[in-house]
Amino acid sequence: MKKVLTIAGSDSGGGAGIQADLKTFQERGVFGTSVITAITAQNTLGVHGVYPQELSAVEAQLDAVLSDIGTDAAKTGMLFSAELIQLVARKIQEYSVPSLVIDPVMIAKGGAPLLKKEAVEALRKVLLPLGAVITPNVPEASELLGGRRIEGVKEMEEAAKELYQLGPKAVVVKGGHLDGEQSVDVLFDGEKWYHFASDRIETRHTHGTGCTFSACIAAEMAKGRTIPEAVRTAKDFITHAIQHSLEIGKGVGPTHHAAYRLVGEKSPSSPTV
Ligand SMILES: Nc1ncnc2c1ncn2[C@@H]1O[C@H](COP(=O)(O)OP(=O)(O)O)[C@@H](O)[C@H]1O
Ligand SMILES: Cc1ncc(COP(=O)(O)OP(=O)(O)O)c(N)n1
Repeated sequence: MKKVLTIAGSDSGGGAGIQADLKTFQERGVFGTSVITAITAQNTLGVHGVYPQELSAVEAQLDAVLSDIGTDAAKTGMLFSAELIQLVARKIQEYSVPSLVIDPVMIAKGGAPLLKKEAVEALRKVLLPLGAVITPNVPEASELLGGRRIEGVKEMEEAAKELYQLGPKAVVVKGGHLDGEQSVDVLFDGEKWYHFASDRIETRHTHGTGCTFSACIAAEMAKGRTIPEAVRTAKDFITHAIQHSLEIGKGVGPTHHAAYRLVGEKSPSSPTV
């Protein structure tokens, strides 16, 4: 069985972070392992506390997983500080971790910061060059490019091309935060752009979309899929999960990680333009 590691924060509410990643790995038929960088006290109403883990605790988890079990792919999520980013980057190189998907998590949908402002530079310079794929949403892509305005697909394409210059093998700029009838994600692999589009789903229950999407890409890459194939599957997977999102709690509910399996691979189409 293929193995996939998530290096991310814990979401006590179960919709995002480590919990979303492990549920996604299970659904995609890979064996999930985890390194917890921070604990959040979080529910559907927001983030109520952030507790970054000691560097030594994160290093010990990385060594435990990678020296024994190994991994066929990995993803990073919430990394919180420059120190944690540097440590994770060092270990990824030390163990030659393959197929690294980097979700440059910065701010939760409710507005809580999940990455210190001063850590953005470390993310840009130290970690992003190690990525097989990076998956910023529009606000994250904008921040990584110094506050660039991104309001449509053309600007997403330009942003993806510029982020590619930072060193990853491919960039997906996700369109969930934009308006429009369709939610379009743009992939640039250094040669061409691919568009993955779905009808925009009218729901406020979208907690954990980005985590689930990037975890699915990592799982598919572990199984040997190409980057465009992996992104296409992730787009279908997250579309089903949002379509069947769960009204759990009093606020923004999570997506339904089992929806793709339960409903099947039919319905939402993701045309590649
Ligand atoms: N309302 C929606 N309808 C359909 N797809 C969506 C919707 N919101 C987000 N997505 C999709 O979910 C994935 C995650 O995107 P996004 O929400 O922008 O990421 P993040 O959670 O990092 O902010 C992307 O594939 C995006 O197109
Ligand atoms: C612990 C943790 N990690 C990441 C996030 C952000 O997840 P995301 O998929 O971007 O979903 P939203 O928070 O934006 O709904 C998180 N909230 N917690």
